[in-house]
Amino acid sequence: MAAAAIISADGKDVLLARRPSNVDQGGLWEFPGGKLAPYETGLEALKRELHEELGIEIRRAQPLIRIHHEYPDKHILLDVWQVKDFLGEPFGREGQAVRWVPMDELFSYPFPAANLPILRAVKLPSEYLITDEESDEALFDSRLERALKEDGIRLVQLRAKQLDDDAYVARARRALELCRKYGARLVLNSEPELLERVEADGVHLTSARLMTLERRPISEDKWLSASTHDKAQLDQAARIGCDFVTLSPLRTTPSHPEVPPIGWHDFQQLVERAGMPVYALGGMTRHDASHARAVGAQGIASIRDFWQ
Ligand SMILES: Nc1nc2c([nH]c(=O)n2[C@H]2C[C@H](O)[C@@H](COP(=O)(O)OP(=O)(O)OP(=O)(O)O)O2)c(=O)[nH]1
Ligand SMILES: [Mg+2]
Repeated sequence: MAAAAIISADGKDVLLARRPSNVDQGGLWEFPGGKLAPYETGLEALKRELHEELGIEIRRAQPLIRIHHEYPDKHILLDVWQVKDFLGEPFGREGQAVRWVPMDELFSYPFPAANLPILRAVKLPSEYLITDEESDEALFDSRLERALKEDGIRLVQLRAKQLDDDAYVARARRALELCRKYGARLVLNSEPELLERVEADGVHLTSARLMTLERRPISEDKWLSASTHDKAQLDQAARIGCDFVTLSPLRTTPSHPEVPPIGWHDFQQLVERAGMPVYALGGMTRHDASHARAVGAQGIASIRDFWQ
């Protein structure tokens, strides 16, 4: 079935509808949409459904995420699109309640069980900046601020393998201040314990660390991200409840010339069953973002493209 995350013009709210009490998953909130008629594509079905249910006309839509979910009685595939450009004022044409909800309040609404990854995807941008090794702190700050200000980066992973914990924490506190100034989120590429010293938005796990964990190491109100390279690591990320992951290397990179690239074909197959937002990493630039979205990714992650 096809569903839409319809975003308000100011980018702050998402449109939810309530399912009538007499249908499957009744009384729960949903992203408007419905089943595909024979021979329809997902986008064609979505255009028809949003017209029937809300009286609006889609002008442009971007793929957001695809989710396979096993309900006790059936398997469903949710094909979710992001819609920012539409004509008309949405209203409940079938008598259903319809409501614009601020992104930060989404998690307080009751949804069908399949929807958790959609809530994550709606809140995440299509570009994920990973900071480069940098020995000069002033230069680090100015490069980060440039990326936030000029590239519009809204999600940052602080990666600094050469720093000890104290130096890392000092850098992280300054990075957090800069991120707050631009409304961006910061995740720490570190041991989860460092979140007790810096009030960042979450933690990013290396794939090695990911594979050692039996459960989610941080609370649900923080973001958990991880590096993955194959199906086993993606499965483990899903098992411990990662909010999103990077999957790499899409292409061969100068930093890891010996690692065979995944390529778009296998990447698409892996993302289709990941069940959470996935960023393509490894030789990516922002010009790859729309292709990454088209094959099911949340977008691209990069060091070099945002860190000049
Ligand atoms: N529309 C929608 N359906 C969802 C969401 N999450 C979720 O698990 N579902 C499930 C509920 C249903 O089992 C299935 C959608 O099929 P449906 O039977 O509700 O389709 P529909 O009534 O909207 O069909 P239609 O008459 O609008 O074509 O997907 C969601 O966010 N939006
Ligand atoms: Mg429907």
